[in-house]
Amino acid sequence: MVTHIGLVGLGKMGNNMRSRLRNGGIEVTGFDPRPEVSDVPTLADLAAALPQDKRVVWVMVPAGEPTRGVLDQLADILSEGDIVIEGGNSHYVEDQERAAELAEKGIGYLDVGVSGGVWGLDNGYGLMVGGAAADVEAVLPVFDALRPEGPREEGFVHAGGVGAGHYAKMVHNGIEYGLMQAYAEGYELLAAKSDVITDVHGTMRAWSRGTVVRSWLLDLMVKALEQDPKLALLDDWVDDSGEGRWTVDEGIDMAVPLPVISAALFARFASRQEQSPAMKAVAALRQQFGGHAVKSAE
Ligand SMILES: O=C(O)[C@H](O)[C@@H](O)[C@H](O)[C@H](O)COP(=O)(O)O
Repeated sequence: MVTHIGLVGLGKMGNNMRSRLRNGGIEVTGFDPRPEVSDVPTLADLAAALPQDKRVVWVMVPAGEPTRGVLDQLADILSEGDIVIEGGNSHYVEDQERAAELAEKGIGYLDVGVSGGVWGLDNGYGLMVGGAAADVEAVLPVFDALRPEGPREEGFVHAGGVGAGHYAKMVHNGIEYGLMQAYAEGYELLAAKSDVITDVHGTMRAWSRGTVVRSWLLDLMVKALEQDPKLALLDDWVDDSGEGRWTVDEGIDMAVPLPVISAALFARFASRQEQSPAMKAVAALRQQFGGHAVKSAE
């Protein structure tokens, strides 16, 4: 059983994970390019510091190029019997390709969807794992230290072979988009009906217990309204980091209808437009065919 791992990437997520792992009795050697947070100066030093019979390295760097770069280096440094854990939000197909490459050298690969954000340090992280059963088994103490307290199956799943962890996380994030959008639309309608609803924050807070729509995301919505009751301090611009797009892509690929998740994704795109060319076109067409009134650009 593995009780000492390497952790690459000590940013917002990795740093907190290192603390939670240590609090849970797992020895962690962390590496980050920023010397002030790193335990060792290089990735090679990290590999040298681990128990040599089975080196396990958890990668927690941003998805895409940064992750690819670290995995390239680990492919050179690690050897047969070692295990790489990809804990970022990678695309599941990349996991499958990478695992096949590493398998040629006898290096195991687990892809892990990690949910919980900055709250994970205290609450534990929801974990969705893909990979070979023997590799998952070997790393169980590490997963147990990271996941929330309580029954393992309520905060952890070995969802399938390589790719399953990040596929599960992708769908989880698609759901996240849809749920957030639903709370947000409900909030807007409550706030718009100010002649009837005089306490928007209180209304949403009252949904926190007992109601059908109570949830952690609702609790966070209530918290945000507590801090800024009219959300006046925020711009209406919402970013996305790819998981929603991948979920919609999968829906198209599999012919699975995802109307809510797609709408939530497109709402984010709309949030970034100062002016909507499409809505200008609709206004122009109404004017063309019906002589309907339009507003001039300012
Ligand atoms: O489960 C989680 O902890 C979150 O989903 C986490 O993974 C991250 O905050 C999202 O990736 C943000 O995704 P977007 O930038 O696409 O909204």
